[in-house]
Parts: sequence; C-alpha cells; structure tokens
Amino acid sequence: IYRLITHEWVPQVDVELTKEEKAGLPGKRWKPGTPFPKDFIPCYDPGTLEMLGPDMPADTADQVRVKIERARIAQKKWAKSSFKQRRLLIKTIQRFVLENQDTICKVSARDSGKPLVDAAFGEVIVTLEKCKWLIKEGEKWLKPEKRSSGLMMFYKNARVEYHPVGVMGAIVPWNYPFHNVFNPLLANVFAGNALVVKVSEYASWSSLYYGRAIKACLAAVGAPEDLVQIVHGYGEAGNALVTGGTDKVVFVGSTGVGRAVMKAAADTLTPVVLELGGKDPFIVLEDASLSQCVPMALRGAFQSCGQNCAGAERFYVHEKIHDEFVKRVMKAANQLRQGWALSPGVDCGAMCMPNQAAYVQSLVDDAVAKGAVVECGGAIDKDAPGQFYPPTVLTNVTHAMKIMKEEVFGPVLSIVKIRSDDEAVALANECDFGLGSNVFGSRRRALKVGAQLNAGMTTINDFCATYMAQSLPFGGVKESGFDRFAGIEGLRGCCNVKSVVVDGIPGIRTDIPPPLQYPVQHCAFPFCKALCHMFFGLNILENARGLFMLVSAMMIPTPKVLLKGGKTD
Ligand SMILES: NC(=O)c1ccc[n+]([C@@H]2O[C@H](COP(=O)([O-])OP(=O)(O)OC[C@H]3O[C@@H](n4cnc5c(N)ncnc54)[C@H](O)[C@@H]3O)[C@@H](O)[C@H]2O)c1
Repeated sequence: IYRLITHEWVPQVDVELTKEEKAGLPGKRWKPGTPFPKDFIPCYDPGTLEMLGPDMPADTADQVRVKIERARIAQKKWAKSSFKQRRLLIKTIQRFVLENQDTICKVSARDSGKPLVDAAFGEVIVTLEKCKWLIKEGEKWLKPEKRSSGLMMFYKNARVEYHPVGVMGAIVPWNYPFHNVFNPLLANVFAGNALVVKVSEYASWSSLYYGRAIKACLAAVGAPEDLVQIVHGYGEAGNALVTGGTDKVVFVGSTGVGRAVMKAAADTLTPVVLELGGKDPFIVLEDASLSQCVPMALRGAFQSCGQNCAGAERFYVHEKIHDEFVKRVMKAANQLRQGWALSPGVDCGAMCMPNQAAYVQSLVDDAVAKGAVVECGGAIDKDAPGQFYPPTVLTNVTHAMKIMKEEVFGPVLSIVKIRSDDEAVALANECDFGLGSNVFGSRRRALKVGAQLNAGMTTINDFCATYMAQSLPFGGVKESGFDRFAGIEGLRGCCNVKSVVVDGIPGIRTDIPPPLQYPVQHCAFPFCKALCHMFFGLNILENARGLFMLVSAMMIPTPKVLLKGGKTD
C-alpha cells in the first residue's frame, strides 16, 4: 500500500510506426547477391526479401564526428543530473517497453528475421530486467565506495568514486537490433554518459523507430535531446567512432572485426571492451534430467535460428543417455515450423545476413563428409522465398569437423557422445572461444564440471541464465574478447574509476617529518628504514624495534655533506 501511494509518476511515451514504415515498399524485393552500395544501406525483411523502406544513407566519418560532438555537449549537462532523474529516465524507458512490446518485437522481427517469441526473450525480457536492476541497485554501485587506507595512513579516509567517462561509443551487431541498442544505452545514461551507438548495416531499418522512441523518452524527462546518437553505416563509420573522439568504446561483434577495432583504438589510446564471438558448450552428464534439459537444448540451439553470441553450439552428451537425448530432441525438432517471422505459430525464422545460410551449409557439408549423421534439416530449401536455413540436428560429430571449431551462428544442434565428465571438460575447453557454458547434471557434479570450464560464464542446470541475472557481468575469455558489459562491472565500466584520499580524523593531518623535509637530514634514510619496521614488521616485537630505530635515527648528528664538484656543505 505504501508503495502504491508513494508511487512516482512516470511519463508515458507513445511512438507509432509511420504510415511509410507500416507499408514498406510494396512490390519491391531485395535481389539476392546484390552487393550493398557504399553510401546507402538497403533495408529488407530477410524472411520475405521485401524492401522495408528506401535505402538509408550511410554516415561518413565526418558525420560520425559531428554526432560525437553533439553527444559531448549533451553529456556535459547530463553529467550534473541526479540519480533520481536518471532513474526516472530508466523508468520511462521501462514503461515504454512494457506498453509497446508488440511493436518493438514486430519491428525487430521484420528487420532481423526472428519470430515474436524469440524477440520477447532476447529483446524485451532482458531489457526489462536490466531496467529493473538499474532502478533498484544502480545508485548503490555507483556511490563512492570506502576502501581501507592502510596502517601508515590510519587517519585517512580512502574511497573510490565513479565519474562518468563522458561519451561512450558502442558498435553493435544485428542479431538483437533492439536490445543491442538499449543495453549500452541504459547503463550509460544511468552512469551519466552520452552514448553514440553504431547499429549494423544488416539491421538499420528498426533503428528509425527505436531512435524516435529514445528521443521521446529523453524529451519526456527533460534530458538533453542529443544524449543518444545513432550512427548508420559500414566499417568506415565504426572506425570513425573508435578514432573520432569517444572516451571509450564497447565493441560487440565478430572476433575478426574486434581485432581491427583494437588496432584502430591503439592509435588514439581509446579504451575498448571487446565482446566477441562464442561457441558455447552444452554438457549433459549422465545424471541430468532429460525432461528439463532437452527443451533447453532446443532453445539453446534454435533461439533466433542460432544467431546468438551465447548460443549453444557444441552438445556433449554422456553415452549412457545419448540415445534417449537424441530421441527426445528429434521428437521436437521434427515438429518445428519455419517461416516468415510474423506468420502465426512459426518457431524458426530467417537468417539475417545474406550469405549466412550458405556459410552454415558449408560447415554442415564438411561435418557430413567427415562422418556426421544428419538427423533432420541439413540442406537449404532453394524454393524458400527468403534467407532460410532449416533447423538441423547432427549426431556422430567430432572435433575433427569445422563445425566444432568455427562459430556457426545458425540453427544447428551438433551432438558429440562423451564417456566421462573429464572428457566433457577436455573437449569443452578445446576451443578458441570462451564466452558462455552450460552444464546439466546433479548439482554437485555439474558444479564440479562447470568450475573447470575456461569460459566467462557458466550456467548450471539452465541455459544462459547468467544474462538474466543482470547484476552479473557478461563477457568472455580467449577469442571471445575481454572486459565485461552488464552487471556491476559493466556499469562501473561506464565510469572513470577515481581514487580519492582525504583526512578522516579532525586535527590529524600529514606533515612531512622534519628529517625528511628538503633539504633532507643525514638521518633521513635510517628514519625511513625505521618507519618500515615500525609499520610493516611481521610481529609486535619488530614494530617495537622499529620505534627504537626511529628514535636512534633522529639522534644521528648531521655531518658535512659532500656536494657535486667535491665541495662540502
Ligand atoms: N559477445 C557478445 O556479447 C556478442 C553479442 C552479440 C553478437 N556477438 C558476435 O557478433 C557477431 C555477429 O555480428 P556481426 O556479423 O554484425 O559482426 P561484425 O563484427 O561483422 O559487425 C559488428 C559491427 O561492427 C561494425 N564494423 C565492421 N567493420 C568495422 C571496423 N573496421 N571498425 C569498426 N566497426 C566495424 C559493423 O558495421 C557492425 O556494426 C558474431 O561473431 C557474434 O558472436 C557477440
């Protein structure tokens, strides 16, 4: 009742699709194989190849720099905002998301090819969870934090302060066009930053609607309108974001481009966070509950047609339950319906990138040539109207196949039979990537296996649940990148982490002891040695010895000092 009465008023933001956005370009279709023009970005639905709107102009490097400058001016104002104001902005966004789930998901579905349920999982639910976490805990983690000041400075207060870095750049991929923008946005505006976010050339159309929504939310709470800037374009625009004056950059994308971003950042010493590819293992131990883990395995492989950085790409299943696991997987896999993301009842949608289906096919063909068995799917339907790859299950898979090494980013559930927990650990770690990992089995055993996995995240008896706990950092090791977004670490990563020391006891301050003041006395060095024993001696006797040495040092008379050139003082 108290919460109801004191409930803060939160602005309602209504943003509709325009008539043109709803209509698209009737009769106009994308011709497969057409190269993207240099200055424009074509926008089409990967499930139907229908054009969603006119080609969008790609930002040049100069235009990106102008956006960064606008964001910088806005950030100077926003840095002065209170946490209360920032919370109101997050709540406004939360309300907008809650009340516009339909449009948010439909727009994402049309731009990226994923069905509405997949969009609900990957776009909306995680974004709402992030809003909720920031509202509840954000301020707590950005408040100055007391630290110990050490024995020698017992009279001081030491603390860490979290100041906004300024203008954050984010370069994001196409797989979750809504969440990939709102994820860095929420953390950065809460930390007091401006954000310049470059969306992918393969999912730019949706950012028109999402961008209007952002502007409306900013306006509704009186935040500077230029606080969030969206950049459209190709690699050149991404490069300009790294070298064009941002204070830090979060790059989310492939490992190859991540390397290029890091090289570019070296010139300007722009700090970078790299969130790169993944090839997550999904380990099923012999005492796992199949009724729980099979539906998760299917979601792990087929959510958004496998186009997830933390998608399950390598299934290691114990030989004792392997056949039953495959049988249950196949029962569901055979019933999956693939089609246009907005057709009712569709389980699997389209591939967002034009060449991705052919790439997945090449990995499947290599696996089959080396002995893998196709249980279902495995071949592109040439008559399908869009960019589809069928949900595929492979058994008899081994590490000799490319499909166990390269990131698939497609709907393939590849199963390897294992004989022991140790074998599962060894195979899971035999990979260049190390983003997430999932283990199913009895709690103790699964935890033991999980602890040995070389990855940034491990979920026990669930799939990718670490991302639903928005207090946790997200990121990987090895070729999956470094540093973290999300969680306390990600939020503090939006900040200049500043150390501060100040006197803590009234009347006590630091005065340099006379023997150490310039010009130093002859006893200065023995005095320092004595201080070390006094403060850092390993026991109380050594501390007492230090005190004695200190008194003795101060009694050493100052002799004549030999100066440069042989003269004496
Ligand atoms: N670890 C994570 O958090 C995470 C999340 C989602 C996706 N991903 C990864 O993203 C990849 C799929 O996305 P993608 O195909 O869009 O990746 P990508 O690396 O091709 O592109 C990512 C972004 O970088 C931009 N870009 C391209 N060249 C650039 C350059 N030279 N300088 C700066 N920016 C440049 C692109 O325009 C795009 O916006 C997969 O490898 C996937 O695992 C990682």
